[in-house]
Amino acid sequence: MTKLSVNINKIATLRNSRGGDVPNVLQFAKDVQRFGAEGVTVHPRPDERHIRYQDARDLKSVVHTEYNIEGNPVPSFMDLVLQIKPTQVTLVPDAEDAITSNAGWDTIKHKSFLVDVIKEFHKNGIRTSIFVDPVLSQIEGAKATGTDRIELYTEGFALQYGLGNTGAIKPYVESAVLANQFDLGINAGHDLSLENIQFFKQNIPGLLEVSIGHALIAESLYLGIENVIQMYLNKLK
Ligand SMILES: CC(=O)[C@@H](O)[C@H](O)COP(=O)(O)O
Ligand SMILES: NCC(=O)COP(=O)(O)O
Repeated sequence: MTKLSVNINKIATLRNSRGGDVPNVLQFAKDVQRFGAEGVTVHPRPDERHIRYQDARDLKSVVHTEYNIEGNPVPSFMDLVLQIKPTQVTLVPDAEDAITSNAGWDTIKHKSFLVDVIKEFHKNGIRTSIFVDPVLSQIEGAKATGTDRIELYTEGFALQYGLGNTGAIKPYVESAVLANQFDLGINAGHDLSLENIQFFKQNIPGLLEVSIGHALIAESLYLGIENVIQMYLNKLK
């Protein structure tokens, strides 16, 4: 069973573009859960360009499924997560100026930092996951940090799969097999979509959770637009 956690960053991006409260991020989180999502993910960035730190705090009371907060464990992020105590924190090594996440951790180089940060989250009862590329040495390094789970960074797979290269799944399968041997839980995310999710799920043994945002929100627009146009036309009759 693989859980679907919906990343709602894009809803905050849309809201922030007008400065008001439409769409309402908390209502959206309530609704995705009502429609069956098994988790809600947010990735607050230091510039708060989409999800704001206050959104992350407010969401605590409405997320009754798995609450996953992703980000680089800089001091302000650590404080936020330790205050909220979500189900899971996913550590992502993103630079402040990155448009979106673009690499996994070097779990060997940053081992002692990750060990300390993970200990702190564990002391507070928060499950940890670390964002990694599908590279065997990095999976082994992840095991040595004490993390509960890894999140496989799937942009490379998604890009190649879209070009018809199904062989791009191979490093992900090998990484998952090793993670299973190490008893590391496996999550995955980034650019997963209706186009590629089934193939990914069918090939990755022990996939526990996927977090999906960008494509899922874009697909919701496309799949909902016909209905909304008809509703407007009816009102304009
Ligand atoms: C770690 C990951 O792949 C996602 O959290 C992704 O980075 C979403 O963040 P943005 O919405 O800022 O692109
Ligand atoms: N961890 C990945 C995530 O939350 C969503 O990534 P994306 O679907 O917006 O690329």
